[in-house]
Formats: sequence, structure tokens, C-alpha cells
Amino acid sequence: MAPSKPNSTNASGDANIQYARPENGVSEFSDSLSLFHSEKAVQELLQQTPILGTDDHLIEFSEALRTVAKTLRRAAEGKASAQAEAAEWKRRYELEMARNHKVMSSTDCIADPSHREQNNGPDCQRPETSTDSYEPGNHANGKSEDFLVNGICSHEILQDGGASSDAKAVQNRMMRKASFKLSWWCKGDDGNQDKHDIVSFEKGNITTAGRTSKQISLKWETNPQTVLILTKPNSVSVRILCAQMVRWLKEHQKLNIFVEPRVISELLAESSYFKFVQSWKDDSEISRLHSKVDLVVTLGGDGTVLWAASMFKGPVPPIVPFSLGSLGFMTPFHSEHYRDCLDSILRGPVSITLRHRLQCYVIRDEAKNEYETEEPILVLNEVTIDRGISSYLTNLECYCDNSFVTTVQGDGLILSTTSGSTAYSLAAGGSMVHPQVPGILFTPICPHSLSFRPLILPENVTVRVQVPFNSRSPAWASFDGKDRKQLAAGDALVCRMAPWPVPTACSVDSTGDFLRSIHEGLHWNLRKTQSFDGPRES
Ligand SMILES: NC(=O)c1ccc[n+]([C@@H]2O[C@H](COP(=O)([O-])OP(=O)(O)OC[C@H]3O[C@@H](n4cnc5c(N)ncnc54)[C@H](O)[C@@H]3O)[C@@H](O)[C@H]2O)c1
Ligand SMILES: Nc1ncnc2c1ncn2[C@@H]1O[C@H](COP(=O)(O)OP(=O)(O)OP(=O)(O)O)[C@@H](O)[C@H]1O
Repeated sequence: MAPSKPNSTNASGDANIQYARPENGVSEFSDSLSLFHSEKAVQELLQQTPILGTDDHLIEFSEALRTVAKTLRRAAEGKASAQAEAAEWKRRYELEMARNHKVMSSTDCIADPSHREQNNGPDCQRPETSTDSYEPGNHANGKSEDFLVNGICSHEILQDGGASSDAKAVQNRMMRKASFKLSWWCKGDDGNQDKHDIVSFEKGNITTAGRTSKQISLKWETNPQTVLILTKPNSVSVRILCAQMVRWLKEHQKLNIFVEPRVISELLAESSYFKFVQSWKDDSEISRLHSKVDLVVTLGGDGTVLWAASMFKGPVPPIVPFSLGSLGFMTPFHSEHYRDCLDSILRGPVSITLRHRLQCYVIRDEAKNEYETEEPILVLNEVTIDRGISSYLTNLECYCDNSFVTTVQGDGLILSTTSGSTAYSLAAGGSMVHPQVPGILFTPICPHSLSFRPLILPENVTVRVQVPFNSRSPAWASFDGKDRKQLAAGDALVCRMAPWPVPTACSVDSTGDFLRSIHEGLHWNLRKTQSFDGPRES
């Protein structure tokens, strides 16, 4: 409703004005009225005092009075109209708040996990009409996050930009992304509280607050609806398992399924039953996948988890990695129990490892600054800068936040995440680090020096590896063992922690899974126990 405007004055100059009553209060309204009364008074005064043509001062005075009266009237009109407009905006705001409140109440009904079975029932419908009024806030890369007191909350709605037709609108409502909440969970801690304080100023002493091993737990607030299955290529056992899993997820969990285009062809070659399975056509659709998919399932080894992570250049949905490879450091789930595993994960809560990634920039010599670079590349394991096919030593100048670190003279350098600490970095002599530890491992490859021990740098640094101008040969960068890029003399590789981690579901918890992987995968510190009989200290 447009705000009412004041009526204009009548021919005799009478300010016969009626206003829409501003909602902000009576006093402003009476102020406006008195201004108009003063204009009326000025005009009456002028009419009662005939002005002689010879009296120039009086003419000037009367003109000035008229101007003042006009100005007063305009000011009053402007004020009243602004007040009416403000009242109208207030009314719209309150209406919108009431509507949102209604939507939230009905969403709460869905969020209650005890309603999982009833969600499809008539008592607790999804708020279908709400998509018109409920908009995600202003979020980087379309990600919506609410930081709650005890955790991180995600509410995302799938909106393929530009949905115009009714059918698309209905599909968008159907494909609403599941909402979940992440919270810290400490063994034996009933309070579920994260303790942030590390410094106490009491009595001037610096103390470290008790920090127990924290486990992140994901609790669905609305039911997951869409699952992406990614599979290792060229494996018959993976292909068979994938078909079984798709069928089960559709028939028993009523989920939408996405797979890669290659897998769609494989499924359809097997049976036309799989017509409902969805895929994508080009890279632009892949870049929007994160907004459609609630859960990613990988069927393969660690390489398939790396592949899954590389598909998401921004936020990554939770990944459930099933082991169908030889070594499984990041694949804690056994494929033979996939029904029970997925059933429990779809119900939640799920323990999660937030695996940090590195964001790498290749900076060419001609670039004037860091921002004139190619697209950043995100790695889950590591970026390696090595000598490639060259038989010369690499010469790499390394800086950490602009401080000189060292020059690597050897086969190369690995900048690894803690998840990657059990991969190439380990083979090059780096330490194994729990994946939940944020940091950058700085591990040389075959350094030609007796004292080059590996380093672990903190999470907040930027590392720059520069190929010097006097280098005898170019260096090569590779990202999670893929995508080799040549670094010529003068080029550099800059790397820092990425803002988008890879959440992987745990079979037990972060620590349990990590220890299991190094025990079973590497037989870490396996040694026959010393026998009881033998010499003893007296
Ligand atoms: N000398 C080495 O150990 C060496 C050499 C090259 C690459 N790699 C690793 O291979 C990775 C690429 O893996 P891929 O599967 O695509 O190639 P791939 O098929 O050649 O497999 C390499 C091996 O690394 C293992 N691996 C991968 N990520 C791991 C991790 N986080 N922890 C423990 N082991 C892990 C895999 O299970 C596999 O056995 C690279 O990121 C690099 O870390 C290792
Ligand atoms: N969906 C995929 N599309 C293309 N390549 C993939 C895909 N999944 C995995 N790969 C690649 O296939 C290779 C092997 O995958 P993966 O490591 O999962 O299996 P594996 O080698 O049998 O397992 P393990 O390494 O444990 O022995 C990796 O280099 C990986 O990058």
C-alpha cells in the first residue's frame, strides 16, 4: 500500500490538508500541523494588510514572508511523507518477520529427528510455500552458515539461479538441501561446550584452559535428500557395488542420486531401471554440485577421496568413504556393511573429521602481484615441487610470511596437509600428524644436506616457493599427485590453508580412525613383544 500524500492547498491558499496519520507518534504529526497553520497565518496577515505600490520595503517584506511560508509548507510536506513511508516500511518488515517466524516453526517440526518417519505425513509438511519468502543471507560463495553457541549450523536451500517455470520452482522445493548442525563433542564432557579461553589474566598468570580431545559431530536438522556417489573407474567390484547401492538408496531411503556421466552410461547399460539417476553435462554444473548434494559416497581407495575433494573448489558436503582399495587411510567404512553404515549416517549424528586443504597459487614471473594468478588449486594431501624429468638438483628458495626459510637443493619439496602426512610426505621422512591438527608440513625430498630435517608450520602462514632466476632447470608442481605444471625461473608457488575443509565421516571417531589406519595400513611400530623370561633389574 502506497503511503497517503498530503492534499494540496486550495485556490484561496487555505491549507486544507489531511495526512495519513504517521505511526511514529502524535507529536510529529502536530508539529507538521503547526507548520501549516503558520503558513496560513502568514497568508491571512498579507491579505489583511494591503500593500501600497510605493512602499518598497513592505513589498520586499511580504515577498520574503511568502517565501518563508512556502519553504515551511514544503518542509512539512516532506516530513509527513517521510514519516508515512517509514511507517509503511515498518509494516512490511513486521509482516516479513511474522512470515519468517511461521516458516521457522514449521521447519523446526521437520528438524526434529524423532519426526524422521512422520516427515512425509500430513502433520508435518515441508514448508512448500516458504521458498518465496525465505532467502539465504549474504554468504560467501553461496554458503550459508549460522554460528550457534555450541556449534556451526548449516541451512541451505537449493536454488538453481533463474528458475522461472512452475515445474522448476516445484523441483527446487523438492530439492531443498538438508540442514545440519556441527558441534564439538568431548569424551566425558556433559556440557558439550567448546572452551576457547587459553589465557587467564587472573593474578597475571598465563594458563592454558583444559582442552580435551574434541570430536566434531554432525547432526542433521532436516533429512538428507540427495546423495552423490563417486566411484573408482575400471573396477568390476566397484561397478557391481555401485548398482546395488543406488537401488537400495532409492528404494529404502527414497533419495535422489547423482553419479558421474561415465557411471550413468554403465548403469543404463545394465538396466533401464536406473533412468532416475541424475548427472551433469559440464564443469559449470559441477561447480554448483555442492548446493545440491547433502552427502557424497566414495567407492574406491584414498585416490577416490582425493578425486571427490578435487571436484569441490569451495564448500564440500560430508563424504562417506567406503574402502575398495588396497590401503585405506581416509576410507574407514567397509563396503560389505554399506546398508547399516549409510542407514546410521543418514539418521545421524555422525562423527566428522574436518580435513584441512591447502590453497595453491602458481605465480608467473610476469605477474605484478599475487592476485594476478591462475585459478587457485586446492589439495587435500599435498603440493609437490620437484625436478620432474630433469637430472639437475632443484634450487628452490622458500619463504614463510616473507621471512626466508631455506633453499632446497635436492629432488624437491613437499608442502603437505596433516591428512597428507601419511602419504608422500611420510615416504620422504616427514612426521605423521593427526588429520585434525591444522598446519603445513614442509618436507624436503632427498635433500643433498645432512641437516635438513622436516618442519611443521602453523596454520596461519603463507609459504612461497620461488624458482630463482639463476636456476639451471625449471621445476614442476603437482597437486595431489596430479595436474603437473611447469615452474620456470622467476615463477613461484604460493600456498596457504584453504577456507574449505573436507568433512569426512568417521567410523569410530577422528582419533580412533587415524590410529587404526596407521596400525592396519602401515603396521606402525609393529614388533614382537619381548618375552617375560630373561635378565631383569634387581
Ligand atoms: N613415494 C610415495 O609415497 C608417493 C609418490 C607419489 C605420490 N604419492 C601419493 O599418492 C597420492 C595420490 O594418490 P592416488 O591414489 O591418486 O595415486 P596412486 O594410485 O598412485 O596411489 C598412491 C598411494 O598413496 C596412498 N595415499 C593417498 N593418499 C594417502 C593418504 N592421505 N595417506 C596415506 N596414503 C595415501 C594411496 O592409498 C595409494 O596407495 C599423492 O597425493 C601422494 O601423496 C606417494
Ligand atoms: N571417479 C574417478 N574418476 C577418475 N579417476 C578417479 C576416480 N576415482 C579415483 N580416480 C583415480 O583412480 C586412481 C586409483 O584410485 P584409488 O586410489 O581410489 O584406488 P586404488 O589405487 O585401487 O586404491 P589404493 O590406492 O588404496 O590401492 C587414483 O589416481 C584416482 O585419482
